[in-house]
Amino acid sequence: MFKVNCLNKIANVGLDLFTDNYQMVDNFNDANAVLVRSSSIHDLELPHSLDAIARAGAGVNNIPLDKCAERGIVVFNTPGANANGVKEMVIAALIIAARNIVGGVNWVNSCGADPEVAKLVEKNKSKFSGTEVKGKKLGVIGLGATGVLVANAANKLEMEVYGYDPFISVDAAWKLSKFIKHTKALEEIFRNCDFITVHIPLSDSTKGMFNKDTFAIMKDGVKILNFSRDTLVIDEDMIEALKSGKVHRYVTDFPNPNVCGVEGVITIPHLGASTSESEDNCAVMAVRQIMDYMENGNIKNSVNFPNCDMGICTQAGRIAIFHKNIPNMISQFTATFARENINITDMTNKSKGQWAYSLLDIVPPSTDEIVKSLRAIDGVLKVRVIK
Ligand SMILES: NC(=O)c1ccc[n+]([C@@H]2O[C@H](COP(=O)([O-])OP(=O)(O)OC[C@H]3O[C@@H](n4cnc5c(N)ncnc54)[C@H](O)[C@@H]3O)[C@@H](O)[C@H]2O)c1
Ligand SMILES: O=C(O)[C@H](O)COP(=O)(O)O
Repeated sequence: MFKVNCLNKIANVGLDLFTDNYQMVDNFNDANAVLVRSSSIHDLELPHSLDAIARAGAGVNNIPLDKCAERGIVVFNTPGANANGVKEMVIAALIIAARNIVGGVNWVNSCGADPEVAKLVEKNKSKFSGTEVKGKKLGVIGLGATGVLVANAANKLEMEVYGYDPFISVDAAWKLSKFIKHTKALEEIFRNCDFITVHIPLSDSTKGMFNKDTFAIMKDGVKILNFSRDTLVIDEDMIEALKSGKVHRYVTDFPNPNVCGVEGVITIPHLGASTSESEDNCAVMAVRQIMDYMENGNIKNSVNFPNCDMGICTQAGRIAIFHKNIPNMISQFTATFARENINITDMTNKSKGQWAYSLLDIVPPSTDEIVKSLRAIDGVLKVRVIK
């Protein structure tokens, strides 16, 4: 029986996939597997029982990835599962950055039930006029699951779209419309675009990408959309840029005390992925990945361990070994099984950065003694007996 804890509300269509072999538990400390959206796990003590964390969504900056890797805890996310939800929100954001819809609506609401409201509107509406997006230059930073959809959709709105992603995947490149202009330097986006939208993960290298130096080279009156993470932007610099007119509007999905209520900032309560479709997609993908890992040891869409797929185990035993990606590990594993006259019928070894994962089908199955010997090998992080 595997124990599963949800740190956020996860769509039922996903949770319903769990069979009788799974039990939902309220306590994080009892869990073998955890499902999470944006709740932070950084300050939680990771229980010894924990084998896997699935982020039902894209960003994993709320999860201590290295700490998990060192403990052999696999962290999954659900690439692309909420990208359409975000794309549609970004298109709305483009329009509300171009047209003063938010200002206009707030003003009309402030008029209350004034019997003269219709006349007032006609008299004052010129205060809320805007521009169209057609023909304007849009820079898309990050051409992954979301960025590609945004770029293609903006192209259909007849915007001139520039894309920047030095690490673009082959899959994403195939999906990108041929009309998107390939930009090789981020500076080109900053210098030339009327609208800039950012779709990259938050990391040490991307944090603070929008700062006083980058604002300085942007066009006056640029509109910036942030549906990625708040700390990609230095708030103080953004506020200065808004005051000076360098930035006309900043639409962000990440309200924080620095930017809420600031003139020119439109804050949305992190709604990019909050559609029933995206929530369902993420939940189903996260649960399927957890189940395949818990039952078979297969890893798909992990952000801290390599992908590995040996299908369903039909042999007497299957064992998973998490270890450092260093020489002479496999020979020690096989020697351990050979000493006990155990036959290896299938095996896979994969690595990702400094970490590696070996999955072995064996006949007969492992014993506690063998597991103890494997755990004692220098460089082994964790051993999981799957069967
Ligand atoms: N607002 C929301 O509700 C919401 C929803 C989904 C994702 N997000 C955020 O958006 C981010 C992107 O989501 P996604 O699904 O497109 O992820 P993704 O992994 O599919 O794409 C990210 C892309 O960014 C590129 N990239 C990385 N570093 C870069 C850099 N320095 N410059 C340019 N490109 C760079 C990668 O090569 C990749 O193609 C997530 O990490 C998450 O933080 C927010
Ligand atoms: O990274 C993501 O997938 C988004 O920021 C969505 O987060 P949420 O699942 O908490 O809405």
